[in-house]
Amino acid sequence: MSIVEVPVIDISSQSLTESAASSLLRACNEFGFFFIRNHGLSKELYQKLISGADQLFSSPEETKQKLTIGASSYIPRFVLSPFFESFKVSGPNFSASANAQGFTQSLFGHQATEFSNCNAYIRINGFTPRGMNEEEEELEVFKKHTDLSYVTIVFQNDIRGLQMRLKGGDWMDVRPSEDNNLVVNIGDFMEAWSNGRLRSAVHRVVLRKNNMKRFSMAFFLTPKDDDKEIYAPSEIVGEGKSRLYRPFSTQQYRLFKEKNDVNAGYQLKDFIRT
Ligand SMILES: O=C(O)CCC(=O)C(=O)O
Ligand SMILES: [Fe+2]
Repeated sequence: MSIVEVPVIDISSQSLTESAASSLLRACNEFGFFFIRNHGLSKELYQKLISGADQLFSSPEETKQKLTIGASSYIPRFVLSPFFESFKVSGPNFSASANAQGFTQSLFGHQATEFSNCNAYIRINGFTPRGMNEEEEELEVFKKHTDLSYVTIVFQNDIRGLQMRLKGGDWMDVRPSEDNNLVVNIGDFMEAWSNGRLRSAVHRVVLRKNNMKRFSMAFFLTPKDDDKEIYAPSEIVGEGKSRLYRPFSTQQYRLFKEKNDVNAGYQLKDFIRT
């Protein structure tokens, strides 16, 4: 078996070379993760995002509770984990930049109009090892999960901690080779749409002893409407192959995830058993 590496894709050009597209497809199938470079975020903007996140999470609890950026909601520390807090920001108009048509076109040569008209939200994550037990070597601060998205683009500061679960079950660090690379991972809706050809990998965040503050911002590209039906097109399934997942609406799946507690790491394969 050939070894598949998590590729770094240069997205400055309009279209991918054939070999870049095929290594991307293999990586999305094997891992469900890849990196992008030349994405247009300047070093200055990177710094601004990091200091902005620092300022945001250092604000008094009361201020954070009251903050409404766009339509935002705040999850304070101790709800999901003592070391984790987050803001979910929806809008003002993320749908303008929510487009995955070029991505599926490059991978499958298939025009899927549904990807030209998506929605999106951002989650700003703050991780603090405050009060972390000194004995502990490694602490899972964001429990294993898959993302409720088509794809997710993740911006992180330079504190590592993201891990993905490999097909064999082992955890592997997702470590960009250059600090400014962004991480991209496949979400559950894309796994279903691609009939499992793209993998929505289970991932988590671990903090290691003496770690400094960690921030990340995840941009979740989602279907436009709640009643949008997710269904793998026959061109993608391929002749003689069967569909892995029955059609379902984004809302049905969201409710299933919420009901079963995102923290339990429930995935598509659990959903189709219901
Ligand atoms: O913090 C990270 O690197 C990843 C966060 C994540 O997985 C998420 O927000 O869904
Ligand atoms: Fe995630």
